[in-house]
This record gives sequence, structure tokens and C-alpha cells, in this order.
Amino acid sequence: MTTTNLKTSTYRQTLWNAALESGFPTAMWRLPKQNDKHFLTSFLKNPEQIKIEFEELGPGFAFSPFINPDGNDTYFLKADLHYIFSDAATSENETFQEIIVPASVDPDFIDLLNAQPSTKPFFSLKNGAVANTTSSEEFIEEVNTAINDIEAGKFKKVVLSRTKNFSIPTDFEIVTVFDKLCVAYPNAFVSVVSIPSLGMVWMGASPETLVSQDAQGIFRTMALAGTQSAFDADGNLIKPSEALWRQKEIEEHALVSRYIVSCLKKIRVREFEEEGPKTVIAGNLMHLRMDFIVDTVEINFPEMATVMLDLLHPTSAVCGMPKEPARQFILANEKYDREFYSGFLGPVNIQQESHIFVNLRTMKLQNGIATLYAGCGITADSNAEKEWIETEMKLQTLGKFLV
Ligand SMILES: C=C(O[C@@H]1C=C(C(=O)O)C=C[C@H]1O)C(=O)O
Repeated sequence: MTTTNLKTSTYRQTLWNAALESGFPTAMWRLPKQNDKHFLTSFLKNPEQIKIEFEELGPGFAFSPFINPDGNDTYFLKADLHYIFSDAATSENETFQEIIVPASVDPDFIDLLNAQPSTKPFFSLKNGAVANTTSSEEFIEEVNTAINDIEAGKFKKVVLSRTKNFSIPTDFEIVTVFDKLCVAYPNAFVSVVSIPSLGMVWMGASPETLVSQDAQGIFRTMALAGTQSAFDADGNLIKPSEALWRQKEIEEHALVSRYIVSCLKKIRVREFEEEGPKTVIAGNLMHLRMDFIVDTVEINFPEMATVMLDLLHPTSAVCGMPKEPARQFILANEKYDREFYSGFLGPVNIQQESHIFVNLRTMKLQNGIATLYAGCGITADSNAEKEWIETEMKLQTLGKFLV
């Protein structure tokens, strides 16, 4: 199966193209603060939709839409093939390890690998409907409706989002953009997921862990909320230690922390460590972040990540508080289906670890169009114009790679 005579950056590209052309669901990712790039493909063209139970599953990649009430609709890309590319910071020196290689591989796939396919990718084909760009008037009206509902006591916080469409540039090349995102956002979870049977590719640089469990059984989640530019009025980067936060962001972040604590209480886990809140940089933005850490071996709770994934999604960082009325508001007022935006994604049981992130700072490639998504937490203290500006800044994370 190995094609070692190819330069590895070329090989990663070749693998990606061959998997797409074969119609295999495929993911590529790079974990925060790491250099290794992972490539995983599944030979099942219509991936299974299941509930993620980390203790039961073999290696694979989870990909969930925002709307997934019982968790049963998560796509699971079983790792039929998994490669790790190291020293990928400079693609010239990139080397790779084959972690999972099956006994038999579709001969057409091997032929495609050898032929180095370069046909037009399916996501640029003009088929399937694409949601429109949200106008500032529409968004501001939705935010004001939300503020009225909050003042009327219907809920405390709702996360409203919007879309922005771009034509995919003719020279747009996924593996190259993925590599650029890895360089630009070392602290993010950088990913690209392709599900050919759905006709879409999603790419992102997420700052937010939903659940993770490492080989030692250490569980982590985080409350991430509150947003401001990482640059001052003169364009200088603000030191995180010198960031000032307003009451609105502190309260918005506290709502997410309280929600996580309420989930931990529900399952009677008292032995958790909290780190923060601290200011973290995510691209051109800063957020408030609090980490929650549990040693699942010490408390003898191996299924902690499974239970918490079920309880947490969707957190109040992407939905609202209380969850149900906020979710209803989103469904009734946003004029499009979020699909995988603000869902979750990430590797499951890859080298005994699972790392699931919230699908934020993300875009969908479909039908020749790149749709970018961004949302923001609306509370009683929100100002609709400022929230619009916040979404503009969030859209920049990926948007700057499209022009
Ligand atoms: C909803 C998004 O981001 C979330 C919302 C934030 C906020 O409202 O301040 C901050 C970080 C994320 O938890 C997004 O990026 O689309």
C-alpha cells in the first residue's frame, strides 16, 4: 500500500484526492499545539450514523450536526486507513507512519493513488441548494427579537448565527488551505471533513474542546465564551494578561461555566479541577476560557466522556440558557439549517485518545460555494450592531483564506 517514492506532502495530497474521488468519507486534522497531521478514510461510502460511546467504539472520526437530540445522528467514519504525517511544519521534510492499514483495499483506490487523480472535486460541482448570505438588517432584527424575548423572561441567553457565501476561488486547493490554517492557528483544532454522499466538505479551525479523554483517563472540557478583538485601536496585539472584560462578557461566560457545573452535578462528579477563567487568543480574537479536568481513573468512571458528551451538546456557548427555549428560538428565527456548524467533531479512540471539538470557525464547501458561519451569545445587555461586528470578526478566521 505504501508509495514511499512520493514526497510525503504530495502523498498526503494524493491520498486526499484519491479518497474523494473514490467517494470515501475522509477526515484530516491537526490537534491544538501539535505538529502531527492525521489522515483517515473510511471505505463505507455512506457512513454509519450512531451514538458516540467511546468505550465501545474502535478508532474513527465523529462528525455531528447541531441538531442531534439523542446523539444518535452522529456520523462515524471508521478508520479503515489512518496515517500520521510528522514534521509537517515544513512539508519538504514531512514523513509518515501508517497506523491502520487494512488487509485489502479497493483496487480502484490503489489505481487512483498510483495515477495521482486531479479531477475536479465534487464540492465545486453545481448541484444542491445553498443557503443565502444573511444580511446585516436580517441579523440585527433577529438579535433585537432575541433581546425582547430575554427581557420578557423567555430565556437568559441565546446564540444566534449567520452565514456568508463566497464563490470558491478556481485555484482553491483543500490540502494547501488546510496546511495554511495549521500554520496560522497553532492553538486551534484544524480539520477538514469530506462526506461525498452528502456532497459537502467542511473545514475549520476550532478554539473549543467539547470533551476529551487522554490515554491516562484524564477528561477535559471547557467553558469558552465572551469575545473581543485581540488587537487594540492602533492594531497592536493585546497581551492576554492585560485584557479587560465587560460585565456582559463575564456574565455570558459564567452562564457557560454554570451549565458545565450543572452537568457535572447531574452525574454527581464533585472531584473536578477548574483552571481559569483566563483570556486566550483564537486567531484575531480573544475569549474567556475556564477548563474543567477530571481524573476518571481516580473516580472510577471510565464512561465519563460518553456521558458528558450526551449532557453537554449543545452547550450554552452555541445554543443558550436554558437550553430548550434557546434551541426553539434558534430553529424558529435563523433562516437556514446550521447543518454541521456548531455541531461537534473529532478523533475517537485514535492512539487511545479521543478529542471532540465544537465545530466553530468553520465553512462548508458545496456546489461551488463556500458558506462561512459565525454566531454570538445574545444576552439582555447585547447591542445588535456590536454583535454583527463580532460575527464579522469571527468570519475572518476562515474568510481570509478565501480571497
Ligand atoms: C458561536 C461561536 O463562538 C462561540 C461563542 C462565543 C461568544 O459568544 O462570545 C465565543 C466563543 C464560542 O464559544 C462562533 O464562533 O460561531
